[in-house]
Amino acid sequence: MPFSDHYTPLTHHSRLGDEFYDVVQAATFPAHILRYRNDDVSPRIGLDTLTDAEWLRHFGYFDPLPGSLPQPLALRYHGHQFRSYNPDLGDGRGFLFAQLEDSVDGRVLDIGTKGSGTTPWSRGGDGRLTLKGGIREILASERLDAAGVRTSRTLSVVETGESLHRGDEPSPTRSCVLARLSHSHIRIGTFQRLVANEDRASLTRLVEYVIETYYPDLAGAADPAAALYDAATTRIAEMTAQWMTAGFVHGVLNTDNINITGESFDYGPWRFVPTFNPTFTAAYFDHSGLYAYGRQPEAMTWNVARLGECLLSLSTLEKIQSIFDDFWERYERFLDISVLNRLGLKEISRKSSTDLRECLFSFMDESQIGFEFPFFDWYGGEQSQKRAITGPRGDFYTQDSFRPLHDRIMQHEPARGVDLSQPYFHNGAACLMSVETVEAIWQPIAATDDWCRLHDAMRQVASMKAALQVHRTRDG
Ligand SMILES: Nc1ncnc2c1ncn2[C@@H]1O[C@H](COP(=O)(O)OP(=O)(O)OP(=O)(O)O)[C@@H](O)[C@H]1O
Repeated sequence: MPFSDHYTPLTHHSRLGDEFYDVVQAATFPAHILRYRNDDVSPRIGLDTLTDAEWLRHFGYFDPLPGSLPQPLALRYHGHQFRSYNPDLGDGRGFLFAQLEDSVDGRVLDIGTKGSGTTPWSRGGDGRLTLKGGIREILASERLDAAGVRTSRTLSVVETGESLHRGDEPSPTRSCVLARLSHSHIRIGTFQRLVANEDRASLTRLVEYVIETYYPDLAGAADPAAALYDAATTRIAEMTAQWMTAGFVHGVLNTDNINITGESFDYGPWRFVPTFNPTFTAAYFDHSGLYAYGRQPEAMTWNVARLGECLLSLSTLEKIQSIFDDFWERYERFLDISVLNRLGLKEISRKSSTDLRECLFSFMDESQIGFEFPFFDWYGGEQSQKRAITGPRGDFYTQDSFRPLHDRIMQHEPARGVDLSQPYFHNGAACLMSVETVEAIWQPIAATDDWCRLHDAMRQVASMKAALQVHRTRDG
């Protein structure tokens, strides 16, 4: 038995019914070279005891995981892409491969793929993922997870020996297949498809399935659709706030990229902002800046409105409207909390938290200091003052524009557990994800198959995470 005691296969998907998916097969690849297995997360689902050869059987050749899905399922969905409705979406280069129980919290985790071959939803695409795309997924998901952002995790990347042609990068380029671990692969677009098809029975089924599988605390709610909308919008508001304080720009906030569990996923043209810049745009094809850093909260409000429309027929306009109307306030509340967390400060009152957040962002905007630095330099507030002012960025902190923020920081006590001998961000990790870094990781791999920099980056991410966990544990 290659699996550990923590291996608990599940088949919740079967409750959905075949209206929701198409049974598919993985492509046959010319090579299977294991490039990344995530043994930070694999123990939680009992896969850490697999040998590399066994791992490849499941995540390169896609032999089913025993007791879980017997065959891969390409999930059907629609979605708004850059605000235009597209009824021809669906898993075009991936599928739901398995469902397992998370041994840490008992929640259901889906394993989905990317680059595993064509499906009925490929629309002429090759069903493949570039190796560089796989590396970008690893970097974004693991870095965000280390920073405490709720995100999918990259479980595996296997290089598959094909030459791919892509218009947006030097071609031919190498191929891979990726496995992703996520709480649900149900998107806002999954709901939109059922509404577009006027399939009320399936919509009702979907709400039940999502509650049973991913939101069990909502079981027995008098109005399941409103309860789900309430819970999902709260999580989406929190995730959006976490992106903003992490300086993360997702790049493609279409409704098919928004998970009903409010978990960040699909890391294509993402970037981290170098400095506070609301107009910073990640995707080269986002010509109007619709999904620019500063417009992400607005984009998510728009997406949450689309989800609300989908649920209207199962609830009442009054309930759905009032939850929607609360979205912005929830988002701003999470933003305040997220800023306090990143600065290692205790809350005094809601008003002072909002003042602090506003002062911080206007200082960052005016000074154009590196995005991570104020969080790093002022972690723990007053305790850090001497170090910040005499440190390499001291000049920023003697400017007049810093005074209002300084005063607000000084009003706050450090949060419980803050320990300056362990600043939770060291500069290396903080600056890890510039575009230059991604290229610095990819170029030696492309040229000489030198993977050292990816391993170094993963070590930095792990140390950032370990330091953060020290604080989280101390904070209780
Ligand atoms: N190379 C490809 N071949 C076939 N379909 C593709 C390809 N690239 C993207 N698609 C499809 O185009 C749509 C939008 O792609 P997008 O990049 O948002 O999703 P993805 O990254 O493939 O998957 P996910 O959203 O699960 O991360 C999806 O339906 C996706 O399956």
